[in-house]
Amino acid sequence: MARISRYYDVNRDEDGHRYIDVKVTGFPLLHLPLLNKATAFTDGERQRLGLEGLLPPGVSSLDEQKHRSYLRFRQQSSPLEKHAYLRALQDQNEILYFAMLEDHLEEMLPIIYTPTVGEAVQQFSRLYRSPRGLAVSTRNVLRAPQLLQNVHQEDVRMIVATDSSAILGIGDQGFGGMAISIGKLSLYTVAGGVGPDKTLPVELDVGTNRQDLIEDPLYIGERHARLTGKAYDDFIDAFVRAVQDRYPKAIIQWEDFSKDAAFHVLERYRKVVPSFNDDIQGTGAVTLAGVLRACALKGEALRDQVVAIHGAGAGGAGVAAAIREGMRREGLTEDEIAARVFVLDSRGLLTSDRAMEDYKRPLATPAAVAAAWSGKDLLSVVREGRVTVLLGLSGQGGIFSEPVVRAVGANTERPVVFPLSNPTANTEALPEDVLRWTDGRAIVATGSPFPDVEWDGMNHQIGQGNNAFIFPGLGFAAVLTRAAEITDAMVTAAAYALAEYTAQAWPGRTYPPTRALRAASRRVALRVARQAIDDGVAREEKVRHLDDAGLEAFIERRFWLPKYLPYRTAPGASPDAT
Ligand SMILES: O=C([O-])CC(=O)C(=O)O
Ligand SMILES: [Mg+2]
Repeated sequence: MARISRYYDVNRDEDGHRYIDVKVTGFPLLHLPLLNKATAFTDGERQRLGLEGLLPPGVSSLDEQKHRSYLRFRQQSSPLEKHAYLRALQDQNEILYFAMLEDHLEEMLPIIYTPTVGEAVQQFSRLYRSPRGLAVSTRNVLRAPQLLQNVHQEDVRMIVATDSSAILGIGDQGFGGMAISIGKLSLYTVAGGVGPDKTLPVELDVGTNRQDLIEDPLYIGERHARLTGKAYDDFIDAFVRAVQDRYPKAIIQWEDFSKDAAFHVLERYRKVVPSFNDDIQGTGAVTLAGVLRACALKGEALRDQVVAIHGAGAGGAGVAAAIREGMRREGLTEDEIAARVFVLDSRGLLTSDRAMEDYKRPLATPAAVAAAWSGKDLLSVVREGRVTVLLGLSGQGGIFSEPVVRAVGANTERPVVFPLSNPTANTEALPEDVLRWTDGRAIVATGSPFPDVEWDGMNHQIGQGNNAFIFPGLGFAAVLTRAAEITDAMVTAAAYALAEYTAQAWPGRTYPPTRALRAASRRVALRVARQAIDDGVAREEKVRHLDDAGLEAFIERRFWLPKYLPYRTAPGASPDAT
C-alpha cells in the first residue's frame, strides 16, 4: 500500500487493479483537486461516497469533460484569461486538467508556462483565488517543520522552489514567483511523468526589494526588503532541513534565483539534498543540445565554433560552463577553450584583468587573448573574436542589433543566433529580423515560443531552446533512481540525450517541437538514469542492474498518466470527515 495523502491511499484489488481508498466523503471530497472527479463520479460512487444530490444527474466520461472544458478554454479572450481558466481547473480537478493538457500540449504550453506565466507572475496578487503549494515566509520559517506537516501529501518527490529574485528575465517578483513553481511542476507531470500527488511548488518569501510591491495594498507577499547574508542562509537551511525530515525522498529544483544566490544555494545544498538549479544547469544543458544540433546542421563540430554569450547571470554562466564541457569532450584544451568562449556582462567582455563578482571569474577570457582588440563591447567581441555562435541570456530585449547580427553573419556561412531570454519581450532579437539581416542564412532558436518565419520562399522553424526540454526528464530520472546527488555528468547526459533524440526524430531542427516534449523527456530520463547508475548515486536497488531496455520499461511503467481510478471508502472514513 502506498501512503499518498492524508485523505486517500492508492491500493490494488485482488486482480491487481488500482483503486483509491478515500478517507473523505461528501462535500469536502468535491473540493480536493486530487480527488474530485466532478460529473464523472459514477452513480454507485455517488451513493457510497455521500455525493448524491450534490452533482447534476448526468454522468460524464473524462472525454466528455475534456470536451466541455476545452470549449470553455477556447472562449477565454486573452492568454492571461486562458491561464486563469486553466489554473482554476487545476485547483478543481487535477486529472481533468492534466488530461486536457496532454491532448493540447502545444496550444496550452505557452499559456501555463512561458511566456504567459510571466504575466501571471506579475499579476499574481490580483489573480489569486485558491491555495496551492507551500508558502514559506519570514513570519513562519521558524516553524518550517510544522508547515511541512500541514501539507496533506505524504510522499512528495519533486519540489520546485524559488525565492523570486530573478524570475525569467523580469527580475524580483516577490510572492508572484509562486506561479513559476506551479507552472514548472505542471510540466513535470505532463512531460516528466511525475504524478501531481508527488509534486510541491514552493515560494520562499524572503521579502522583496520592489518598493512598488511593498506599497501595493493588494500585494499578498511579505512587505519588507529581502533577507541577505546569514539571515538568508538560515532561512533556506530551515526549509531544507524540514523538507529532509518530512520528505526524505524529495528532489529540489532551485528556480529563478538571482545570480549570486543561484550559485551560492546550489553549491551549499547540492550534496546535502539532491538538487539542481534549473537556470544554471537546465538552461546550460538545453543550450548545449541546440548548439550541437546547429553545428550538425552546419556540417561542423562544436570545437570549430567561436561562441559569445551575452549575459553573465545564472543562465549565461550555466551556458558558458555547458559549452566549455562540450568543447572539452571534443578534445579541446582549457587554453583553446578560453580563446573560443566569450562571456559578456552589462559592462562588456569578462577579461581576467577586470573587476567582477567571484562566480564570474572562471568565465573570464585571459586578458592576453583580447589585449589587441579595439573594444570589449558586443560588436567588437563578435568582430575581433570572429564569433560564429551568438547566445543571448541577458534579459535585454532587442540587444542583438542589426550590426551585431550582421557581424556574426560576416564570420561564417551559417551563423548560429539564439536569443534565449524570456519571456517574449526580453528576447534579444526577433527571429524574422535575424533571418532578414543574414539573408536567411542564420540558424535561430529562442527561449520563448515563436512562429515559423517565411524567408525568400523558405520556411524556417524556430526551435524553442527552453529548459523545459531538460528539467522534466532530469528530475524524473533523479526521482526514479532515488539519486543521492545530481551530478554534473547527469546534467551533461541530459544535453546529449536531447541532441540525440532531436537528430533521430526531428532531423533538420535544432529542437523538437513542443508537442514532442514528452517523448524528448523520456529519452532524457533514460540517459540521465543510466548516468546516475554509472556515477554510483542511484539509491534505488531496482534500477541498478537493468539494461537500457529494462530501464526504458521501468520509466514507462512509472510514468504517471491522468486517469480516473475507482473509489472505495477506507475503513473508518465517515461522511464529511476531513
Ligand atoms: O521558465 C522558462 O521559460 C525558462 C527559465 O527557466 C527562465 O527563463 O528562467
Ligand atoms: Mg527559470
